[in-house]
Amino acid sequence: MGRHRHALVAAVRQDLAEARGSARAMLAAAEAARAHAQQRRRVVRDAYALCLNRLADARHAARTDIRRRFGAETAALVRDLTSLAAHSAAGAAGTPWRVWSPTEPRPHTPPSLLRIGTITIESATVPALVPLLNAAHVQVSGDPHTADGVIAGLLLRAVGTTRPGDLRLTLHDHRPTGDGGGGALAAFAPLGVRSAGPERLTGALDALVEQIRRHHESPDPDDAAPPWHVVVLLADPAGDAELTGHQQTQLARIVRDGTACGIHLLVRGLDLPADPAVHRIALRAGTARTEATGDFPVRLDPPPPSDRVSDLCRSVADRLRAAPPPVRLANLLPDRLWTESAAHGLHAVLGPGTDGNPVEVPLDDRTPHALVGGPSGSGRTTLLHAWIASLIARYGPAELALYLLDFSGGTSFARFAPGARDPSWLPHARLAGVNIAEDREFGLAVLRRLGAELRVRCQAAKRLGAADLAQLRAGERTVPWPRILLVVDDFTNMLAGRDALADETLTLLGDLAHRGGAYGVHLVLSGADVRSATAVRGRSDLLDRCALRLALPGARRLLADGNLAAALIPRFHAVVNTDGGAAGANRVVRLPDAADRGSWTLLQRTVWRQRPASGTPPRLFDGNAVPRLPARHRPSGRVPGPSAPVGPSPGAVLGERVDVTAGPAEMPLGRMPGRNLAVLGGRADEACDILASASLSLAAQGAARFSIACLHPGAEPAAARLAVELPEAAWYDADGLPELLAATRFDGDGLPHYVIGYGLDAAGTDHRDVLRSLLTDGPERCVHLLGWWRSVSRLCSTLSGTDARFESIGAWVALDVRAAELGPLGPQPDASGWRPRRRRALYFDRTVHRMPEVLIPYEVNNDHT
Ligand SMILES: Nc1ncnc2c1ncn2[C@@H]1O[C@H](COP(=O)(O)OP(=O)(O)OP(=O)(O)O)[C@@H](O)[C@H]1O
Repeated sequence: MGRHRHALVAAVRQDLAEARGSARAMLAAAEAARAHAQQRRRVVRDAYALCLNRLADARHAARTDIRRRFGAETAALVRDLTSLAAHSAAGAAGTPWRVWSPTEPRPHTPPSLLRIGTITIESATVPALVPLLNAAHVQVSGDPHTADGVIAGLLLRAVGTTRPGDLRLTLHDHRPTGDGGGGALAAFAPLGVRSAGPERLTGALDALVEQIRRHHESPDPDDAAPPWHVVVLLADPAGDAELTGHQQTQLARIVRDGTACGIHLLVRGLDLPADPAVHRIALRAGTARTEATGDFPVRLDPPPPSDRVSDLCRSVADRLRAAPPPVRLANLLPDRLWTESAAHGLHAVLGPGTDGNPVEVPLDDRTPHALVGGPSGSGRTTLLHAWIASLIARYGPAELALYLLDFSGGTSFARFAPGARDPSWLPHARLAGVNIAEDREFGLAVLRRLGAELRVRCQAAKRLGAADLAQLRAGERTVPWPRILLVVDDFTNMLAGRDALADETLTLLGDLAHRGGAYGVHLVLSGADVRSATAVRGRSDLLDRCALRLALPGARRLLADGNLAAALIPRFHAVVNTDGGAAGANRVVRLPDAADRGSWTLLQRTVWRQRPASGTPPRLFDGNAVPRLPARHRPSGRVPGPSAPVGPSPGAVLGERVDVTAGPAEMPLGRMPGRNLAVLGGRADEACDILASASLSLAAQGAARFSIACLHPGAEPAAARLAVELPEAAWYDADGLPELLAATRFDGDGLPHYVIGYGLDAAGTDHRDVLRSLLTDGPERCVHLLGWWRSVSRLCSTLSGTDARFESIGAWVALDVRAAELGPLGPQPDASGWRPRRRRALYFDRTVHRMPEVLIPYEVNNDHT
């Protein structure tokens, strides 16, 4: 029992010892795990702390960089804004009031933006600017007292940056008891018209709408020019300024169209209709929001100091009173039109002199011709218009005939001919040439015409024993013999070049200058430098005969050496000298703005309404216009049958002649050797037009056969179109040429057969003899080849092998072919001054011409497809 108990105790002890052992082992393992976990926690914590530190560093660096970049960009932006503001609102438009004074506007500079206060960008201050003149209407809303200050500031800056008289001011206070803006705006009274009360607003708005209507009727080509009309409209901010429907309509019109006519509204207390031209300023507690400054609030400038306003307004009003009123064209014109006789000369008034008396410019036996000089922009066009205006008002169309050539690239003479917008024309004008700087041939044609007229007058004078125009008119009263005035602007361009054309032009001008004056042919030559060497080339006698000199400011070498008057006169003045420029004979004249479309149109319409029933509109030659093939040269109506009569010698119309009267250049196509035409050059559209106008005009003249041979794929559309428009045409390609030759062998019945060839240089060597055969033998059987070769050398290749070479080409038209290349074809055309250019061609027909002539290829179909 005892032993059993001991064994049991020992076993329990054993179990307990084992249990204790494993508990210890588990504890040790748990403690090891805990130590490991703690270790990991420490590592993670350290890593986290490190990460946080790094992130903080990175954030700090990024923030510093952003701040630095933001600072730099803001500074650059502020710098740009400041310099832009200084440029856009220079001088009185932008300086703060404490240093403010008026500034003279710079010529040809658009009006400035105007400062109303400042905006702050990152502690930098930039002027806040708003547009007005030439740009916007301004509506100010908010506290009326502050608004009047803003308006007064804008007005003072606008007046202070324009010339006296350039800005008209109207102030209308809509309130029944309006004080016209009271203190802030009252000081502007000397500069404008003031009105008050709702009942007067209708009249004021109607007057503005009428001003806009007149402007649209005769728009000023230079819309950006002064004068401006600023209209201040003040109403009660409470908004009880009820406008009538009519007033609202008129206001909307002014808002829409006013700025383009120089009319600008400055409004307080009224809501202007939505329009891109309206610029709104909203005031709130000393600051403002504007469309120009966006989210940046504007810190408004104080109202302008009242002494500055009154000083400036008084001085502008004084200057306006002291300055002579602007010269008006109407003041120069006689009360009654066409009362003068031109028997003894043409006398015009250009404007008032320095003494206020009219300055007369005579064209007569003593001063038969005139030179007008002045640099570009000095007012040559205006002076010529003033002169012409004065003449056409004094002398009727039977006394004066005008020929006007503008080689300057301008188009102002075009208004003398009827136009799409204005059907009136100048009854005195016989001819006007514009955009002719490249068309010296037209100038030459006019001189030839006047030379012929002068010969007729000289012969009549000889017959009658008349020594001058007065005696000629007295001796032969049945002929009107008007005085002829040839005006050439930029005449040096007409004489440009050293070639036969310039030589003949100079000779004819010299002849007109020499003998024209006595028999009523007068020259007015105008230019920037009338003595430029190439122009007169040793013919100083031409200029010497121009005893009347008109020098605009800055004119060079027009007056005698030592006569410096042209350098001293102000803008819009001219020196009139009737003694060849001698220093003692100067008179200074103030010129009206006669080229202004409004005043000119009024005068032109008046003389036009009084035109004689027999009068015809002047010929207008516009070098930029492309004439269309006239309808009479296209087949229309019934197509003549083969039995219809054939004209004795049909003529192919090739283009319009560059001549005094518009007319076609025609190539006669009779039954004679060589009656073929070669069109030469690479300009496919013009070559196709020439072939088309030739073919269509031939078809319009009578029965004929037509064959079209198209060897150039690029010309196929044009050739196909021609085939459709011709009464009947056979079509051949390159391979069909032998067949074409065979078909022409049956001709001989007298019916002409025209073979129209496109790109004939593409004919293969084995087909060239077909073309040669057609060219050589065709004309005598009434078969004529009208063909296009892309160059002279390619034509030579086609012809090589014939003995006659170019004998079979009786006429040619050259497009972009230089004169030197044409040597083998004609009589030294390089001497004629030919310069290849678009829509001009040189035409030579052996049976007609001594020298080639320039023509303008007609446009036959306007899309060249
Ligand atoms: N007497 C004047 N009064 C008011 N404005 C004038 C007067 N003369 C010229 N001007 C203005 O001056 C500008 C230039 O005038 P104009 O076109 O006559 O000069 P131009 O010498 O013919 O110039 P360009 O050779 O460049 O054509 C025009 O805008 C015109 O309206």
